[in-house]
Amino acid sequence: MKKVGILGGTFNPPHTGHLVIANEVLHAYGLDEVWFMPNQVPPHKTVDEPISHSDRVAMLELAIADNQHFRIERAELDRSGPSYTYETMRILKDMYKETDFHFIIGGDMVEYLPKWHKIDELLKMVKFVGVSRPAYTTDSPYDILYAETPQMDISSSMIRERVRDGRSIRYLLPDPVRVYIEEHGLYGT
Ligand SMILES: Nc1ncnc2c1ncn2[C@@H]1O[C@H](COP(=O)(O)OP(=O)(O)OP(=O)(O)O)[C@@H](O)[C@H]1O
Ligand SMILES: O=C(O)c1ccc[n+]([C@@H]2O[C@H](COP(=O)([O-])O)[C@@H](O)[C@H]2O)c1
Repeated sequence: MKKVGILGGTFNPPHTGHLVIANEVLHAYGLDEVWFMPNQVPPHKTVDEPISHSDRVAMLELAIADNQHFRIERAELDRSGPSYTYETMRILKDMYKETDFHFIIGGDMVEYLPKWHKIDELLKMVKFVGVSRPAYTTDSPYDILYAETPQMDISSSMIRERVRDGRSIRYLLPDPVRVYIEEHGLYGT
């Protein structure tokens, strides 16, 4: 059976934190691949600056281009409305019957998990793998897996704020993504 990790996210923009946790979980759990799954509409937060799906996907493509174990999963982009993970995983499990899915979440999402749509049903469908994130715990009332990863205080919102303020974002994200942000004038460059 193929073992696949899914890292769902808004990826506005993708950054080093995303790549490191995906790679750590890939190796810790002997996964064959990690699928980066950009959401259509995040279920729990509003996107403060408008950004097109095509820009988010283009940046994600650049971010994962050098890793043969990483790919993009478009299931949520092709579906309108809030991207509830329960709905998405029902579709993916139906499409990929011989696949064991591990859904990767940072500490902020571990804390938020009890509020996820149909969480009890979702827990029966996928294994969650929690990774630590500065300022969040990985304690969960649920029986989830964990992976030790280096802690990185990097977030997409921090990168957007730095761009707005004219500060450097170098090394916080892959360089081709930084160049894309600058060339396309994203986040107020
Ligand atoms: N630095 C990090 N350490 C651990 N997990 C992270 C880190 N950054 C993101 N994640 C996890 O990656 C997934 C997708 O995150 P997302 O794309 O929303 O990025 P974000 O940095 O949290 O964005 P924003 O700052 O805009 O809220 C979530 O499960 C999140 O917890
Ligand atoms: O299904 C839910 O209720 C739910 C609530 C919050 C977050 N999620 C998913 O968790 C992943 C990380 O979310 P975000 O908003 O931090 O990018 C992404 O795939 C979201 O769709 C899912």
